[in-house]
Amino acid sequence: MAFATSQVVRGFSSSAVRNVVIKNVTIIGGGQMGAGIAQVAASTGHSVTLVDTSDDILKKSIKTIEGSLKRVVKKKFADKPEAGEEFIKKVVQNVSTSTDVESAVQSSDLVVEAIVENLKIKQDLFSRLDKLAPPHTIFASNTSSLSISDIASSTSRQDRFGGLHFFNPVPMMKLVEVIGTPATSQETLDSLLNFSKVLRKTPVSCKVRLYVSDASKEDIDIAMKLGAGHPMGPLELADYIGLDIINSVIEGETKDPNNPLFNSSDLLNKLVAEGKLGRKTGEGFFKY
Ligand SMILES: CCCCCCCCCCCCC[C@H](O)CC(=O)SCCNC(=O)CCNC(=O)[C@H](O)C(C)(C)COP(=O)(O)OP(=O)(O)OC[C@H]1O[C@@H](n2cnc3c(N)ncnc32)[C@H](O)[C@@H]1OP(=O)(O)O
Ligand SMILES: NC(=O)c1ccc[n+]([C@@H]2O[C@H](COP(=O)([O-])OP(=O)(O)OC[C@H]3O[C@@H](n4cnc5c(N)ncnc54)[C@H](O)[C@@H]3O)[C@@H](O)[C@H]2O)c1
Repeated sequence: MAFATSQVVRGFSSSAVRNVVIKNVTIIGGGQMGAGIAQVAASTGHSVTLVDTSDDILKKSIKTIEGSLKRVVKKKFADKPEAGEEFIKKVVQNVSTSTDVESAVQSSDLVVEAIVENLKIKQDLFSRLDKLAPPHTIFASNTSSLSISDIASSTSRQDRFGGLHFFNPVPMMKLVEVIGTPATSQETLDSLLNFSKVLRKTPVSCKVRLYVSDASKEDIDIAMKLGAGHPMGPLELADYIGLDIINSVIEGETKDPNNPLFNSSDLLNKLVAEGKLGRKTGEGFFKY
């Protein structure tokens, strides 16, 4: 079966920005998230090297991947079990494992880190890899909570550093948050967004701090629908409830006046003043 492979090409996307498309992916940390990321990258034709600290852990990682793939093929190849077995074999063949992180990054186009949620350990790892990985290699962290800028600060490639925040369980969750810092180049962001799409995920791009002005209203709603399983995103829901009602709740009496949740919103006040109350007036955050 020919996978939809992505070749390492240096071409020009429509935005006339060089866009490195990724083929060789090194994933560091073969736990819950790293094994899932390895699975979806290998399932979409990438050559994956999965790194952890011991062979025993890596054997467990491969078993986790095989178990998950069995659940996937039970649906995807329901009436073609042999094709399902073949699919699993090909995907697992795309994953090699290693405990030698230094050799594992020698030919990487992308390194995704999914190790312990500890800033110093992540910084030390990336500082080591920065000296070993090829100049074009993009670094990304799957961190849940740490600042990408802080992690990237231990390297000399902050323009080629971003966040790729997958959601658990990776084979099932469509959302990937692609995070850029002020130093992340557009080429890197484009490459990470494209990589996420090749993985058949729905990427949303976020800045280092998520403000309404920096993340589109569509991306905020996609993130909450796909990342937290909400049936409606928060802005679509606000339109559904009515922005005048929402504003009354925020501006009204509260027992907790210092709670930032009740801070007045200039945008909300503006929309209400313009009579854009959401579904009931045909326009709010979105048009209906
Ligand atoms: C304790 C309070 C703390 C408060 C403070 C919090 C502070 C913030 C902490 C942040 C922590 C990190 C957050 C992280 O950075 C971001 C995240 O990842 S958040 C988590 C996002 N994920 C979710 O919200 C998951 C929600 N759950 C689901 O979507 C579903 O339950 C499920 C996991 C998809 C499972 O599906 P279900 O229908 O529920 O049940 P099943 O298990 O039977 O699965 C059905 C079916 O789906 C397929 N499938 C399920 N899992 C997998 C898998 N891993 N691989 C492949 N296929 C899978 C499969 O076909 C199943 O059918 P079956 O095989 O069982 O026949
Ligand atoms: N668990 C989640 O739901 C979730 C979701 C999104 C993002 N994340 C983030 O992903 C990262 C990993 O989380 P997880 O849940 O997969 O953790 P995990 O504990 O399941 O896996 C971490 C793996 O990293 C390995 N490891 C630790 N230090 C290492 C090193 N120096 N070199 C190589 N391997 C090393 C560990 O042996 C372990 O196998 C964290 O940053 C976490 O915040 C977690």
